Amino acid sequence: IVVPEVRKRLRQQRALSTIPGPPCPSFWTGVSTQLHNPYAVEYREQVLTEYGRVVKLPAFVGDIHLAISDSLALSTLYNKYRDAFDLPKWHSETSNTVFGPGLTAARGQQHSKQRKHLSPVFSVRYLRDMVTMFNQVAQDLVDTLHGQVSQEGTEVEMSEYLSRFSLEAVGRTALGYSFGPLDVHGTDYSLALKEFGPTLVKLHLWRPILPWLKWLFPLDVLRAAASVFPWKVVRHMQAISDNVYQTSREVLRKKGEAIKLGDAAVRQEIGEGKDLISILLRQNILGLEGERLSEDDILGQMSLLLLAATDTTSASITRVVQLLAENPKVQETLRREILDATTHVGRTLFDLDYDAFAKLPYLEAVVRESLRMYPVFYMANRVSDEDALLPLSEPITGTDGKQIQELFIPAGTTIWLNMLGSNRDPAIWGPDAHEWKPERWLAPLPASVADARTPSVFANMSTFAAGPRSCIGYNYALAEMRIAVAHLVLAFKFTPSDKEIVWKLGGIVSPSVRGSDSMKPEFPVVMARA
Ligand code: HEM
Repeated sequence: IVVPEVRKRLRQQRALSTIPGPPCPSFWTGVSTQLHNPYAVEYREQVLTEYGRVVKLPAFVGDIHLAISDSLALSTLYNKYRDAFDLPKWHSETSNTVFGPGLTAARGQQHSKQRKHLSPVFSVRYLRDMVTMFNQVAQDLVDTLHGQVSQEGTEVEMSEYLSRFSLEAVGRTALGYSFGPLDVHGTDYSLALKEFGPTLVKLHLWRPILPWLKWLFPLDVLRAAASVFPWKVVRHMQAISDNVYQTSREVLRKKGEAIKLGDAAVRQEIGEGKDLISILLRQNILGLEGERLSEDDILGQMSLLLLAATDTTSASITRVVQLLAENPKVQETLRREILDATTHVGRTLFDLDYDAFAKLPYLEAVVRESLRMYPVFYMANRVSDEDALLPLSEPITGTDGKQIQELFIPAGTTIWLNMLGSNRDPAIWGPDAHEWKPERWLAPLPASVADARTPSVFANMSTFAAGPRSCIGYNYALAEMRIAVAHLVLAFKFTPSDKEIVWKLGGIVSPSVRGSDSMKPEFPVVMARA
């Protein structure tokens, strides 16, 4: 069934062959090995920013992928072809097999239904109630680090602490669950979650066969086979999946009981009933029969939220700390702004609410500029099950010199949403688009930023994607980042360590020390008490 379809697609893709892109080193693998390996960050930065708004990326055996940052093409993809373009099936299948039916596993109508249920839970209205919890976890982080840091300066491996911070923050605010103190190794559950990203990377090349396996065998058989599979990585993934599932079930059971017992019991819980899952459960109880999420759906969301919320925010906070360490003047200006809003007026960070954090102009500028220059996802893939015609906001010149006004995308062609290209486009952000300059956010942005009409959920940037699968937790991520950075900068001075930090590609872009072959994040930095 498939072979004629693939043949048809490859034939139709010839119309895309003159689109500019990097040289193709091999007919068999295209640029796939260059683009998908832990050390591909530099290569990705080059290909996603240097070839224009549509980039041809040769893939396996003549297949063509396109990385697109053209705003009209993307808004057509998100709107007119809303139902056609989605995550590749193997992507959703992996999510479903490992963690159950969360948002990234759901497709079509089921995805829309889940988004409808979840979107209100992520509204700013509920986030306001979480600021105290974020403040508490950030203070725990500062207290934990204080014990390790001398007045003169000590090198600290920060990534471990920032991962634990993000996990604890999401544990308390999303699940109403604590993973325990930040200075200890963590529970089996937290360790299982942290192992997920690095383990998934090792399985990456095998993920596309999952839909076939699921078509051939029932899920129970596959899971049983995985637990005795002769490859340790598969057995490890199975164990992670079991661990996360069992713990999520236990947390959910306790929450359900507390809700049944009434308000007093809920207030005894860690999130005092203000965490995302408690809000979701209450909303579900009040919902109409037939529109409620099943227990499995909720369990799937819990695991997915933990995954989607921890590494992304801890890597983004790490990036801010690294940039502050490298830019002492920016760090000093930021510290002065936070002191002026707290210590200098007899207040502490616990006196600031959601809006007060968002309205510290320099803090906001630092956070926005770091997210613009260094999105944790450089690109995200979509595949359409029907042919599509995507018009371009400006024609591009093909390698044969001819102008291309629109793109015919044959069904089955992989499209990469090019977030990095859009965020660093000089025609949008100005000639200094490739520089990290928080000051750009303190003055009105160039008219070209609004004129570009970039599909975006936040600040005209593509970091949180756009369209039906945009990041549902972006306001949550921003609140957590602002609060964490404010606490850290108030308590510590950061300078770079003598170990060079390079960013590696796992599920997301994450920090590492040059020369290290570990896939776990590493971020040594010198810290002194401020
Ligand atoms: C700086 C931090 C974050 C960044 C840069 C980020 C970015 C993104 C991006 C680009 C996507 C789309 C991925 C794709 O289409 O393939 C996404 C999806 C998602 N994000 Fe985030 N994210 C962040 C933090 C969070 C947080 C804190 C949460 C939850 C509390 C969250 C929950 C989700 C979920 C559930 C999805 C899947 C949405 C769907 O499939 O409908 N993210 N995120």
